[in-house]
Amino acid sequence: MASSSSLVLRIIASSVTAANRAGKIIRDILTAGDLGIVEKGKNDLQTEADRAAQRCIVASLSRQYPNLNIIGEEEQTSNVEVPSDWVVTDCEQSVLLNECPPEYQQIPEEDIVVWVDPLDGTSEFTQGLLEHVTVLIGVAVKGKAIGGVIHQPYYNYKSNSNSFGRTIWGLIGLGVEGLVLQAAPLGTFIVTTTRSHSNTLVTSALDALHPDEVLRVGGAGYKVLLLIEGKAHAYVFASAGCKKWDTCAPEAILNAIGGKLTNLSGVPYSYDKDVQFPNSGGVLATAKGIDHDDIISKIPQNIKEALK
Ligand SMILES: Nc1ncnc2c1ncn2[C@@H]1O[C@H](COP(=O)(O)O)[C@@H](O)[C@H]1OP(=O)(O)O
Ligand SMILES: [Mg+2]
Ligand SMILES: [Mg+2]
Ligand SMILES: [Mg+2]
Repeated sequence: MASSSSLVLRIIASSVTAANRAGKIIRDILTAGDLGIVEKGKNDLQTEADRAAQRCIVASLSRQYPNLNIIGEEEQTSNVEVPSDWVVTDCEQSVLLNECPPEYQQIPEEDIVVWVDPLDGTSEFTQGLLEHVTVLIGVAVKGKAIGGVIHQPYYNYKSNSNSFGRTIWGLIGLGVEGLVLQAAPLGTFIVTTTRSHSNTLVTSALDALHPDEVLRVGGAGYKVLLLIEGKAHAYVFASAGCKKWDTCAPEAILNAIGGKLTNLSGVPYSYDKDVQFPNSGGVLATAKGIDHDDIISKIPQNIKEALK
């Protein structure tokens, strides 16, 4: 089989196209002005943009890969018709120009699970903090996050240029495309964490690490981008609030450039189709070159216990 036609690479290529389409749907809904906000739970909102973006992504991927396991954040009623112009079935050709790493060349469809967060950073989206919003599509093989797409529909939107938004994709063994990798500054320790889901446990984990600076921003996707672009050294979230669709794509992309994401005890998450959705052990993600285990050792035991 030619490497360019490996299923994993084609799914990533299709996910880039679908994420871009979803980003356009998100922008159009915000421009139209009716967000249709629903409260799913405490401090947990859903908008028409979340719902529409998910329908676009799931319909687009399942049209191309009818037997693929796709798990999305939002509940979806299958009998509602998806507008035909939301269904995109072409692959991003620049992805297919790459050689698929040998270990992923022969993966059958049933071993793959795709985790979809159609809009990460919903709280920030409703408050106009648009740079924090991402569309996340993660690809897991046998429970491991191996590839993914982070699309940022409002990247650079404050600049006067007409071309804003960007799409980052990556695959372990191949690397990451769509941004410039940068190391965070030496001699200081910058941590990024939640701005909308904080509590005493979240704060005490941060306190224990004595960071020089804390960047409180929205979304798991956006925080991992801060790590990759050298704005922060670690992402620390001592809460069970993140779910598998929040971390699958960011973890894979971070991993592809030598970073790491685990729970706060250092245990990796499984992305099998049968797993529990919550990342109940919290999230620690570290940039390339940062001593992940050293940070784990500084998280107090009572916080680790509370998150088990
Ligand atoms: N308590 C929570 N309830 C629901 N979603 C949460 C919670 N905590 C985190 N999340 C999800 O994880 C993302 C990262 O968390 P935070 O922004 O607080 O750092 C959030 O944007 C949200 O994803 P989403 O916006 O897709 O619902
Ligand atoms: Mg949500
Ligand atoms: Mg999310
Ligand atoms: Mg979401």
